[in-house]
Amino acid sequence: MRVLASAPAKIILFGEHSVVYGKPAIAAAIDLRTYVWAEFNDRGAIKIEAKDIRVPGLTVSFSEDEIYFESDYGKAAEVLSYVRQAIELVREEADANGKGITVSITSQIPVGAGLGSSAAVAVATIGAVSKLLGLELSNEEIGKLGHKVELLVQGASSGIDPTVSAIGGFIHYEKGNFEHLPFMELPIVVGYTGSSGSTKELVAMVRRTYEEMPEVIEPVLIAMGKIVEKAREVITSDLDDEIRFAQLGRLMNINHGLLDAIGVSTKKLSELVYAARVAGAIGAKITGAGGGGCMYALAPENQSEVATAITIAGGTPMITRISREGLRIEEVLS
Ligand SMILES: Nc1ncnc2c1ncn2[C@@H]1O[C@H](COP(=O)(O)OP(=O)(O)O)[C@@H](O)[C@H]1O
Ligand SMILES: C[C@@](O)(CCOP(=O)(O)O)CC(=O)O
Ligand SMILES: [Mg+2]
Repeated sequence: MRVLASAPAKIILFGEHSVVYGKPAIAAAIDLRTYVWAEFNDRGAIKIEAKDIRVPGLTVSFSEDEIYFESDYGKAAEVLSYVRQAIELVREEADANGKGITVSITSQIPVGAGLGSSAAVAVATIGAVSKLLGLELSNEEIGKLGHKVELLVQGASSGIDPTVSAIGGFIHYEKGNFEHLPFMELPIVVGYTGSSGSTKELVAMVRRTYEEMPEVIEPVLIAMGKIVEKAREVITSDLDDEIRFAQLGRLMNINHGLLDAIGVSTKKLSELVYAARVAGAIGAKITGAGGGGCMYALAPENQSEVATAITIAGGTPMITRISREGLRIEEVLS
């Protein structure tokens, strides 16, 4: 038996980082996906084929007619730890410890770019392996297991990414609980800096600053939570789109300033944010953990001008759509 599952990337519209401290956040699944095939092997081992992940620490030596590869096994194993933990967790859940499972991954999601590649790979792996082992899990339950995987690998995780990747759509999330917001097409442009940031390291960096000066950082996190509540009010209001977008844009700009204040922006991210605003975006901010990765801009009237401005500033624009669907079982072959 072989099973193919897929799970989407996401953008966090408001509230990254503060969501780790129990504040609310708003996120949407987007139409980039990670695909995972799962099947049994008879070696009793976990085998992972990750086709589009770069392994750090690879050395290649060329001599007359031979090529030698050496890799840093520790780092390679670490890079694959979301997938490994996902498989181990499902095997345990299904009472199938020691069962040989091979997974093969292909992904459309840039890694370490703030678009939730870690959650998508964990959720798609849990989806494929649980189906293979005959476990009946709802997408919501799979989101919760995905949260466990992120906690095990990163040490800290709010759970918003695996939740939205598993259930899809547009959500408001707070302390493990989510609520779907009314579906709306968002006229946004995502701008990718081309560099990556590690969520584990960025979350730990914010934690260190918080512990050093809680009296300074706590009010910033509270303000981020207030931005989310205001944004939810605006999104669910019956104001005209023009007023709604203008208010959301202002809230995005404030949220970006606060993310910059806690140290998760980079020169390149802020350059893309300002380039988008100068080109007419009504709001622009980092999305995800930062430290590289992506920003997004709200541009109801001039998406293509904003995309061009992002390119001129050295970024890669992506025009994405919200994905209503979360985790999907694509194929089951006997
Ligand atoms: N296609 C993939 N195959 C295997 N592991 C992946 C894949 N995509 C992402 N990952 C894992 O997720 C990590 C990146 O997660 P993270 O730092 O949270 O950034 P983000 O979730 O924003 O992309 C990678 O270092 C790797 O461990
Ligand atoms: C920074 C954070 O709020 C979002 C991280 O998202 P990503 O891994 O950068 O896609 C962490 C979390 O919510 O667990
Ligand atoms: Mg992640």
